[in-house]
Amino acid sequence: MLAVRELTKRYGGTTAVDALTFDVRPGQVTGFLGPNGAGKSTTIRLLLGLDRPTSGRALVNGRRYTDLPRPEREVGALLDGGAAHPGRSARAHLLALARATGLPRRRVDEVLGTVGLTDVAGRRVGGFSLGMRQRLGIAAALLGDPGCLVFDEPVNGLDIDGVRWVRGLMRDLADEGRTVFVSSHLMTEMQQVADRLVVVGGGRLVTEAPMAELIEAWSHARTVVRTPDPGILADRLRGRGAHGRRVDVEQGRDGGLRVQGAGPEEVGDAAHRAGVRVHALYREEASLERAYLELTEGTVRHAASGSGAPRGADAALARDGGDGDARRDRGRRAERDDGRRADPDGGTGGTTGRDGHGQDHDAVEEDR
Ligand SMILES: Nc1ncnc2c1ncn2[C@@H]1O[C@H](COP(=O)(O)OP(=O)(O)OP(=O)(O)O)[C@@H](O)[C@H]1O
Repeated sequence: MLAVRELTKRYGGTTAVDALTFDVRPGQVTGFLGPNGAGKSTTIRLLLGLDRPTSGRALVNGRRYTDLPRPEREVGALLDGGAAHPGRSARAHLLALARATGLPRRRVDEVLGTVGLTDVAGRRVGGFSLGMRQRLGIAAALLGDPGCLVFDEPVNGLDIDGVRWVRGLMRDLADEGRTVFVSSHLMTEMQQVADRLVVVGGGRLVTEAPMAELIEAWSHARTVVRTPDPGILADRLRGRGAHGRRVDVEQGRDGGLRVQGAGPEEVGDAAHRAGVRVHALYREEASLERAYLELTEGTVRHAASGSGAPRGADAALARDGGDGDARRDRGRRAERDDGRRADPDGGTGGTTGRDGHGQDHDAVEEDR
């Protein structure tokens, strides 16, 4: 079990993680979803004791990582599949890790078998493909047979076979009763594998719910109508659904109206009665992907060079009048979203050079 409580991490003027609270439970794959810069890697680093929180707690089985007597037996992590020394063989790499953490040698052959690297275990890691390195990273994470597993963007750069294999493995690990926490910025990927989602944006929690619930809540069709008189039509449509249904209308940034609760026929008839011209009218199927993009809109951290972060959120707030907690949060996040680290890769500074257990405790320092 992993737990994050009011977790906050600031790097100078940037709040990477902002009062985040959520649980990751055993027996499930929990997806950790958010756009680039949302704070996923920072949260994971805090969980693994690779960085210190500014405030709040990140707990593994109820304790801080640094307080765990045998952390490698409780949590394993894949943070950087390419972290093994290129001159070493896969087996030598895992043997070194096993020795360093006092794990039995037999675990090395077991995990090599689990990840399908037995036949190439004697080959130098330098000659490994990305997929093989990723498997090796996962083998390292599994070495201590931990109950919790954390995978940071595990399918990045993998071909379809590799992606399927990672998905299957995560499922198996969860079915064995382990806690599986996997980060991604791709909703489509999460939809394939996660039982539950924790969505973050701008360092804050956007939503946390079982996948089935999110699909149910977000997967409904809406009607799009383009007209030169959107205000008149919106007024006619709002709150006047057939059969007592509630109709919600919001205006997109492109000027078109998005109508929830009324189909194209109903909208077309309403336009006709109002004497409003219609330039386009169609049904748009909602998807979880689009819902995710809307929820996290405006939370993406932009380059510091004056690109100005909050355009998307401002537009979204303007069009929906600021109703809804997630959208209010989105606006607040956007207001705060005024800085980022100087590192041009915008990525996970200080996460390299570690093994699969995230043992390099002093690898990261803040405010550089
Ligand atoms: N060591 C650091 N020093 C300064 N700022 C940092 C550091 N690490 C992360 N940040 C900043 O904190 C914010 C969150 O970054 P983080 O890497 O946690 O996001 P992420 O969700 O993992 O995104 P990505 O998918 O791009 O890695 C970003 O604005 C990032 O630039």
